[in-house]
Amino acid sequence: MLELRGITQIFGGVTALDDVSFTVGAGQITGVIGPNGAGKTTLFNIVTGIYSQTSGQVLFEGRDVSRLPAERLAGLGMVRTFQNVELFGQMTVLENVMVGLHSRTSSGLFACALKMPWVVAEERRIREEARQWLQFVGIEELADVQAANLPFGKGRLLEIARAMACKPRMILMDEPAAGLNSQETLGLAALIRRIRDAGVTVVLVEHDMELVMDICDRIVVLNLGRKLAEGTPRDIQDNPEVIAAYLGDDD
Ligand SMILES: Nc1ncnc2c1ncn2[C@@H]1O[C@H](COP(=O)(O)OP(=O)(O)OP(=O)(O)O)[C@@H](O)[C@H]1O
Repeated sequence: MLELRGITQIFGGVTALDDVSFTVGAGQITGVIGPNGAGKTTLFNIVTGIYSQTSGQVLFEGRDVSRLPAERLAGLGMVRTFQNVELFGQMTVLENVMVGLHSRTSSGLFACALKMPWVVAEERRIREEARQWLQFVGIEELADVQAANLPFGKGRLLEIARAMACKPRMILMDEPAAGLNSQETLGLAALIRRIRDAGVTVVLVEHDMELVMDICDRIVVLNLGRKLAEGTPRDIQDNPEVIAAYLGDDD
């Protein structure tokens, strides 16, 4: 589904990533982990079109997407969420999801301005679909709340609902558990499994080791810009090189 071939990223004199290659299988939850400074964020930003790598290729469903910007990737079925939740604060929770759906609708500007019957019907359909995504992530009762007033954990769920409304084939999550309490993290774990079970491939960069070991089908470990190991959670937990890398981390 996603293939990274020899990704190298050099910032000035710093080699943030050095010849990193791995593949992400369709329908799986893949976790990318590693000690501080391992290169996780850099890798994420390359895959999601924010950085352009120094060398190497990113293939999504067999197509080279190495230099495509984020909006083009969304059109191809790859979406992301951010560590610092990014919402439209002045809009309601429901409207935040509707924005994602509007970008996929067909009505022209004049038809919208004149409120033609098919536009009204489409608006109703979008509203209904947005509600279903709120239900999917478990915050439908907050539909009419202004997004700026949401507690942080609920905002993260809204961001996921909005990303899912784009009907992606792959969703990449940047530290989805950051800032969540243990109860919210448990809910997140269940939600990520539901996303996978709905047929969407999930890739996450995450510091919460318990969550990663619990939900991931496969894990890729980075250390000092290189791929140190990959395998099932069991393989990774038992890998002496991984243990040594984490013990050496003063996090
Ligand atoms: N824009 C940049 N300019 C220069 N150096 C950078 C830049 N971004 C990252 N680096 C360096 O690249 C290396 C990898 O950083 P990166 O943020 O990708 O690691 P990380 O695994 O996400 O770390 P953390 O877990 O602390 O978020 C670090 O040495 C970092 O200082």
